Amino acid sequence: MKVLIADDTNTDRLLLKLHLAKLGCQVIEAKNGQEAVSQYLANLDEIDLILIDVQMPVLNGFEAVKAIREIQQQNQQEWFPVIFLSASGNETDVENGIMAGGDDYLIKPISQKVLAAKMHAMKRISDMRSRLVESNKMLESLASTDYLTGIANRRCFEVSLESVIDVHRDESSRCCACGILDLDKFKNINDSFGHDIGDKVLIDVSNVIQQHLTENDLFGRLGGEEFGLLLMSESREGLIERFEEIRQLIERYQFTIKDQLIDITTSIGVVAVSDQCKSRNQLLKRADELLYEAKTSGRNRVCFDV
Ligand SMILES: Nc1nc2c(ncn2[C@@H]2O[C@H](COP(=O)(O)OP(=O)(O)OP(=O)(O)O)[C@@H](O)[C@H]2O)c(=O)[nH]1
Repeated sequence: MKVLIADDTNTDRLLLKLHLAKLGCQVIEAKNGQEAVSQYLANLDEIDLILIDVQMPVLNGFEAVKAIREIQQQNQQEWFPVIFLSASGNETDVENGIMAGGDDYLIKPISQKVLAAKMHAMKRISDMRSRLVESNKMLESLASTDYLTGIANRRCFEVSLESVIDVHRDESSRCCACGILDLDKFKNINDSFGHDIGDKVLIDVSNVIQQHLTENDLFGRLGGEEFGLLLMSESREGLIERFEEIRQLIERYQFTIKDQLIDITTSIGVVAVSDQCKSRNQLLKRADELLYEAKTSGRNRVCFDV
């Protein structure tokens, strides 16, 4: 545990340092509030706890903690506990300390046992908070990822689509088109080989397509055997070429099931982002109509409106 101690009294600081060393802590020292802020800035993301005196020259403890909490918020840094250590402990001091961003307030002289117990309690809160932050990150990722293929799910694809077309509308000179890709006669694969093999094909198809895309493209599973794409190119011809390449990529890819090569093809409906078609819903609706056209006119083809 890395602890920043700020106290203008050398003996208090030394005593505290000895206690903390016995508890196995690594200590950084500051002789006043201003130094505490500087030490915090020099050790961003490394401090686990601050123990700080109230009455100090240059910047007092309350002012220093206020400044530190502001920096912490601005940089969206992990929370860490702050404990005030002061000779004066009237109700107003305690209240001011907590309002300044402190989490506890101990009256000097500090008992080693009480300090160790308080640090233990703060560590427990800090660990609990870290676990919560981790769980939230995991939930966020689960909420945006398709459970089977690991690519973006429908919700994530639609949100990203919206933000990309917003930026594109304002500042991009590049062409951009939204496509819906659907595997042809996929029910036959499930019926002939079973649902697990069907799942494997969906994973393989998404991997093959993903490897072909650039980091500026968007790709997500809209549901079932249907995928969404948003591709960029320098020209409209370039867009047609890129979607056609993806259709051919799947057509030529050798999908092997139980040592047997099977043919997989896709139908794709593609619409360019334009003044006439520029909202997420308009794009998906038009791409879906074009997909239907591709299916009814024989499958294994791309129908464009670019
Ligand atoms: N294995 C697997 N199958 C799925 C999944 N989601 C949907 N399906 C299957 O996908 C098939 C889609 O069938 P249809 O909508 O009739 O379409 P299709 O057979 O691909 O025919 P066309 O789209 O008209 O070419 C159904 O059999 C669904 O059960 C999934 O996550 N895994």
